[in-house]
Amino acid sequence: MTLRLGTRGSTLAMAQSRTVADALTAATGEAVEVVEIVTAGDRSDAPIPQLGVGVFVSALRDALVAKEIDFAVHSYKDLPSAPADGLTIAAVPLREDPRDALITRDGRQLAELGPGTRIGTGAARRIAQLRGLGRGLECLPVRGNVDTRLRKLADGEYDALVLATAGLRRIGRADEITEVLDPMLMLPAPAQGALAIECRTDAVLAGVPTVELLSTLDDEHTRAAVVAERALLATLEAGCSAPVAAFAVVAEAEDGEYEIYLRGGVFSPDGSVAIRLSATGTLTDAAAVGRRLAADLLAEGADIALGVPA
Ligand SMILES: NCc1[nH]cc(CCC(=O)O)c1CC(=O)O
Repeated sequence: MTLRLGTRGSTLAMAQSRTVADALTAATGEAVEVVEIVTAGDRSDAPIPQLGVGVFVSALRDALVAKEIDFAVHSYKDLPSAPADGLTIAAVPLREDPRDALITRDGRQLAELGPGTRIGTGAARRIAQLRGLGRGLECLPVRGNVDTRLRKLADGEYDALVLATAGLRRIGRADEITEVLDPMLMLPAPAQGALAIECRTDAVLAGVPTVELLSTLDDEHTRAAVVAERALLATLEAGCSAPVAAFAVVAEAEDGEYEIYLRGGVFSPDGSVAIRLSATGTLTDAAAVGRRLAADLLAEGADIALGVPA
C-alpha cells in the first residue's frame, strides 16, 4: 500500500515532507507518495495578514476531507489555533531549532546594526521586537518562500533578514545564518520549528487506524512544548490581537521528572510595550500552563499593548 502525503510545493515544504515520508517508511515499512497541493498562500503575493490565517492550510485540509491524500504535513506555526472538524494532529515529530535567525549581507551581528538598516520581515511579532530594541532599524515587508527571500537579500533589496532557523536548516542553508537570536532577545512564534501531521480522525489504512500509523512519528516532549505554546496563543487570541510569541523547553527537573518551562511575550506593534512572563508545569499540564501564562500576560496588560498605534 502507498500512503499519500499532502504538502505545499515550496522548497521548505518539500524538504520537510520528504524527511517525514522517509521516517514513516522506516517506521512502518509502507511506501509514501508525496502529493503537491497548491494553496492560496502560494498563488498570491499579497501580504499574509491580508490573506488571513490559514492561507497555507485550507487547501491541504480540503484535500484531506476529499480523501485525495491520507495525511498532510504542515509547518505547525502556520496552523490556525482553531482545530478542524473531523481532522486530528496525529503526530508532532521531534522539533527543529525553534529560534529565529538573523542573516545580514555584510556579516554584522544584530548589536552592530545601526539606524536605517533595512530588515526584510513582515511578521508583526518580529517587527515589534526589532523596533523595541530602539536601534532605529527599518522593517520592510517581504513575501515569498525562504529561498525567494534569500535571493532578495543577495540582490540588495534588504540589508538583513530575520527567518526561522528551522526553515534554513531544513533547506540546507543554515551556513548562511549570521546569528541565531537568543529567545530572551527575540522570542519565537508559538510552534516555530515544529511540524504537524494531520489526518482524518476516523481514517483506516490497511486495517490500521491512520492516527495509530502516524503516531510512530510523535515526539512526546515536542508535543508538550507545542501544546503549551499554542494554548497560550489560543487564549490570548480571545482577549487581545497584539503580536504573540511563545517558547517552551522541556527539561528534567531536580526530582528527575520532566517539566515544561514556558516563556511568553505580547508586544505593541510599535515595540514600545513588551510584556514577557514565564511559567512552569508538568508535561500532562501543558495546555493549562499555556492558559495560565496567557491569563498572567492579560493581567499585566497584554490587551493594552494592542491599543498602542503602529
Ligand atoms: N510563515 C512561513 C513559515 N512557516 C514556517 C517557517 C519556518 C519553519 C518552521 O518554523 O517550522 C516559515 C518561514 C519563516 O518564518 O522563516
